Amino acid sequence: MRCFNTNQYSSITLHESRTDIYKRAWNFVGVVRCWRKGYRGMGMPKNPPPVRKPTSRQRQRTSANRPTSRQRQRTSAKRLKLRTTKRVPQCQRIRINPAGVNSTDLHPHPSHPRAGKSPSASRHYSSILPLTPNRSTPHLTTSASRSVSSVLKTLDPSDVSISRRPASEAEAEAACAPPKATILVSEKLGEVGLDVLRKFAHVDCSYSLSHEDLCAKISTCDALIVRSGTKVTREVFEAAKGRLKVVGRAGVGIDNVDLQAATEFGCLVVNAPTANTIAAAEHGIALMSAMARNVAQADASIKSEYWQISGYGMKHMGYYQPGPTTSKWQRNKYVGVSLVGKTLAVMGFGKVGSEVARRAKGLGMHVIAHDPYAPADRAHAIGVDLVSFDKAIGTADFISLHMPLTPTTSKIFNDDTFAKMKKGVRIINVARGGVIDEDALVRALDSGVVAQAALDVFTEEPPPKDSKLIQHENVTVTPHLGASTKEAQEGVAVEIAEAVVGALNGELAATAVNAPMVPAEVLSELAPYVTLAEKLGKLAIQLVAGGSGIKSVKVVYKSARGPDDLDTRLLRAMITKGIIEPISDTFINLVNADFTAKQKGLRISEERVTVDTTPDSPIDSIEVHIANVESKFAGASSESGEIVLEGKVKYGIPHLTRVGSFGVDASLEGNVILCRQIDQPGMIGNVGSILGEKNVNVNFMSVGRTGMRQHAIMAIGVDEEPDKDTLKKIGEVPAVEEFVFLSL
Ligand SMILES: NC(=O)c1ccc[n+]([C@@H]2O[C@H](COP(=O)([O-])OP(=O)(O)OC[C@H]3O[C@@H](n4cnc5c(N)ncnc54)[C@H](O)[C@@H]3O)[C@@H](O)[C@H]2O)c1
Ligand SMILES: O=C(O)[C@H](O)COP(=O)(O)O
Repeated sequence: MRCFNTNQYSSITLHESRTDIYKRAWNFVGVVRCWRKGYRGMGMPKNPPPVRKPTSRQRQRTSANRPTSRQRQRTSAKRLKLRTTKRVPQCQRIRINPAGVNSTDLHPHPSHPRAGKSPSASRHYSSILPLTPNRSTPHLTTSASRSVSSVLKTLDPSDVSISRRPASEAEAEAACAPPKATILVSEKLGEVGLDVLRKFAHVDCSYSLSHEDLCAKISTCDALIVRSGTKVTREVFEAAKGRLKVVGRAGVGIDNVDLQAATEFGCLVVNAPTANTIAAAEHGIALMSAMARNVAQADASIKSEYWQISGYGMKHMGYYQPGPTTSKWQRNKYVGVSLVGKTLAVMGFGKVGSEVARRAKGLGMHVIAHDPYAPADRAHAIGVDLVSFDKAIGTADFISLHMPLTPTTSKIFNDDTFAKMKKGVRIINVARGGVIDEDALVRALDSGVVAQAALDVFTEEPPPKDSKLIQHENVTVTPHLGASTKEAQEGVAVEIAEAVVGALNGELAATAVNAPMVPAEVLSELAPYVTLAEKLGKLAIQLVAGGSGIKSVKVVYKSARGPDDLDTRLLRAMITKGIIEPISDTFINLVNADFTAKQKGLRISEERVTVDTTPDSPIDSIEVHIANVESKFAGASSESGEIVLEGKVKYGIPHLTRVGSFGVDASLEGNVILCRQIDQPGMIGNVGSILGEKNVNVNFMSVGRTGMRQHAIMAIGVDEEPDKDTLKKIGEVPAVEEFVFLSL
């Protein structure tokens, strides 16, 4: 009748995530100069070189050479053909190995429920199970991954259309393979990361999509990877029509992603928070040094003179008018200030802030920091004092910004705060433009309160052409280059690719932004309880008459462990899922469970009871109590009138162990029939034979009673759903007082 599969819940394997930190190459001056060309800033050539207009003949020739739209089409078709031809060997490889992974990856583990199933069975299961894990990415290998896949949104085969029947064995194998996800990459991502993605999914790199194009495309994508340039708004989530499962931010700042909307739509957001830390810190130091020594301004000044000269003097044309080459050799104008001995205030002592602090200490600066959430001992460890906001900005010679853009930090540097700064302060911003009121900064620069600013980030990117801030001669700018080193971009690409692939496989990402991060070992341990929690929720809601009107649910966890040793967020999410999903069309996962419950006016409270059992297993039992509702099965109501169900995990299998006041023991592997009856001989045989006659397989049966020959509840686990007639016959057994069929 039953089989215990103790192997099913084996431990998880995680590859170590790649968080190697790279040193960065610095090409600062060239960038500053290049970007400044677009703005009429200080140091730009006043007399740009004359541009000779083409003659009408030349114009004719040029337009004659221009290909017609027909020609352009033909050329791109040709290019496409060329590309296709070049790819032939790759296509062949893909046919043999359709998932783009080792062929062994196509075969599920023998303990996997999909093992040995037909393609259709495989398709059926894959909506709740993860795709076959890809070996090149970190993954939870067994049940932990499987359980979590039902907590997160994973690939649904209905998202993938199968267009033709397999003709050969290879094609049949291809048809058995898990469906491939589609991942849209909307901004430049490092090749190494793309390689990781391509092994797992169809990757669509569309780097110049308008917002409208993005909205039009997104409903065909399972994941979206962005950097800071793509605005992932509510409109995008709406346009995704439920298909988008993960948004990966290839970087730290997630202020361009509408997290509230993502959460409401059950879409996981992950970021790559570590790989660009050093690059950003180095850029902060680069900007500070360059600003202090007027590197960018001096460079632009000298070059402007040379550009002017080259405009007049074209040596190759035979004439050259040498200009006053030394007039912009302005050694007195660009005298800078020293860093050594100066006070630097690091605003936001997180990953980047602390690396900036460490480097500034090395330059001989006195470093203070302000961060309401940073632990003082971490600051002390690198010789930094944590101080109040006012003290930091009031005493610093240099202020470097490293806090995220949030409603609290938006325009935190404004007229009022600039007024509190030391006159002649210098500001560096490699965090987010929005933390500064840019108009106020221009005023502070004009008045001399702020001597100089070095900015990598802006409220609007790119800033408007007439931006006074960009044009200000005391401002040094770069076009959001903090994370732009080869090394950081490689690291970020791998970090985000692994997180996105992992999430699509149903794993809980360590860098989840809008979902609780549950460590892998906790997850592995909780896996069978996750299943139990969802099943208890599902059973409980079916016992509520009319299936609605629930206002509150109490969950009681009995455990030998202390409250700090038991993370119940996953379990709560799964109970919520079990309760809400059967009565609404809302898809619930770990991301949106709490939000959806709140939105539906459902209060889920939790209680922990310490029991004297072995702390080896995290939980002894889970109880679900639903008060103030009518039960369609009176036997499920406790003396206090609440519907009460209790479950336990036995040998890795979830069991129903209490219904109302009756102790039972039914494995929750199939559906359940509950019968309340007068305790008397022959009941099990009676009901069993009714089910047997209709070929309904019983996988478990247990009876709990209040006392001998009194009332009893029979819990029967059945593999199939009995038809109406069969259920009616059970109800007609004379000693049966009531019964209910509960599907799982
Ligand atoms: N220019 C770039 O290319 C670039 C590159 C990397 C990071 N960044 C940006 O730099 C910022 C910091 O990145 P990180 O990786 O260090 O993040 P982080 O989360 O490690 O650090 C941010 C710190 O700011 C603190 N903070 C929050 N609110 C604050 C407030 N009101 N006042 C002071 N501190 C506050 C937090 O406690 C945290 O310690 C982010 O905005 C990120 O987007 C920019
Ligand atoms: O928040 C970040 O990680 C940085 O601002 C980098 O942004 P980018 O990926 O657009 O360079």
